[in-house]
Amino acid sequence: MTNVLVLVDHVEGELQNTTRELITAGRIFGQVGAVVVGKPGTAEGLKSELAAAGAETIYAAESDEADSLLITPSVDALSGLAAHLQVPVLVSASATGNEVAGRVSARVGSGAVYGITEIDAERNAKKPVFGGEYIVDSGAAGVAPVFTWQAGSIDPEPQDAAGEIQAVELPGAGPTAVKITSFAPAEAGDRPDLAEAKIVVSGGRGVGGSEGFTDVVEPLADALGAAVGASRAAVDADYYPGKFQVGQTGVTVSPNLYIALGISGAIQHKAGMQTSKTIVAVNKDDEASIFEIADFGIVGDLFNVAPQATEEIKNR
Ligand SMILES: Cc1cc2nc3c(=O)[nH]c(=O)nc-3n(C[C@H](O)[C@H](O)[C@H](O)COP(=O)(O)OP(=O)(O)OC[C@H]3O[C@@H](n4cnc5c(N)ncnc54)[C@H](O)[C@@H]3O)c2cc1C
Repeated sequence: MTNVLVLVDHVEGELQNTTRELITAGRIFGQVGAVVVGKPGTAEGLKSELAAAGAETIYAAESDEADSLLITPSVDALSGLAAHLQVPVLVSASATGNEVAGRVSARVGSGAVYGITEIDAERNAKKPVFGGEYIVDSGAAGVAPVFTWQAGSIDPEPQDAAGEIQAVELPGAGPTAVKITSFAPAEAGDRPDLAEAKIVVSGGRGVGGSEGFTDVVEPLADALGAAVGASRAAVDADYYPGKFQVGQTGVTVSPNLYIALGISGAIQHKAGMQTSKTIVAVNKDDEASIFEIADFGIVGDLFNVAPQATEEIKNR
C-alpha cells in the first residue's frame, strides 16, 4: 500500500540527496512510493539506496526515450499513479519539480502548494514567503494534492523499507512532444552543487570584482568544502556567472551555514537564503540589513576578515 508518492531526483541514475529528504518528509503519511523515471534499469540501479532511504515501493516508469522528453514522462507517470492511488504527491521545489507539480495537479484536478518546508499528516503545509519574513499555513484540495519541497528543510532519516519494484507503463511520445536531441554536460568543477550544499559562501558587490571572488571568496569556500554563491549585483557586474546567483530570481539555498561577504541583504537576496540554519555576515556597514538576519555579524572589511578566516580554518 502506498500513502504518498515521491518523485525521485536522479542524474543519469545517481540519486540526489533531495530524494532522501522527500522520503523522510513523506513518511508522515505512511508508506512511501518512490517514482523513478528514466531509461530501463534505472530503478534497479537505485533500488538499494531508495529502500535504505525508506521507500516501500519503487514505481519504475522506464522507457528508452524517458531521458530525452523533458518532463513529460514524469508528468505522465506521476499523474497516472496519483489519480489511481489518490494520495498526496511530493516533488522537489526546483524549476523542473515546480513545473511537474503544476502539470500533475492540473491533470488530476487537485491543488498544488509550492516551496513548502513542513507538512503534517492532515496535508497542512508551511511555506516561507516574502523572503522568509512570514510563514504561511497552506492546504491543497483534491484527492491527490501536490506539494513541492524546498531542499534543505529536513535532515534525511534513513529507515529500511522493502523497496519493491513495480513497473509502470509510460505512454509513447505524442507527435507534439519536445525531444532533446543532444546533451552537453555543464562543467561541474570540484565544488558541491549550490542548491544542495551544506555550506555556501556568497559574495556581493562589496567583493569588488571577479578577482575578489577568485582571491577571497573561492579560497574560503574551498577551505570549508563549500559551494560559492553570488548576489545579483555581483552577477550583473560580471564578477561571477549567473548560475551562481542566490535569491528570488536565482537559486534558493538552505544550507547549514551561509556566509555572506559584502552583501547588503536586500529582500530579494534574503528570499533565497533566509532559511539557512546559521548565517554569518561580513560587511563594513554596521547598518547593512543582512545583520538583521545574521546569527554572527562581523563589521569589517571582507578583504581583511575572510582571508584570516580561511587561514585559520586551513590550520585546523
Ligand atoms: C525583481 C528583482 C529581483 C531580484 N532578484 C535578486 C536575487 O535573486 N538575488 C539578489 O542577490 N538580488 C536580487 N535583486 C537585487 C537586489 O535588490 C539588490 O540590488 C542586490 O541583492 C544587491 O546586491 P549586493 O548586496 O551584492 O550589493 P549592494 O546592495 O551594493 O551591497 C554591497 C554591500 O557590500 C558592502 N561592502 C562594500 N565593500 C565592502 C568590504 N570591503 N568589506 C565588507 N563589506 C563591504 C557594502 O557595505 C554593502 O552593504 C533583485 C531585484 C529585483 C528588483
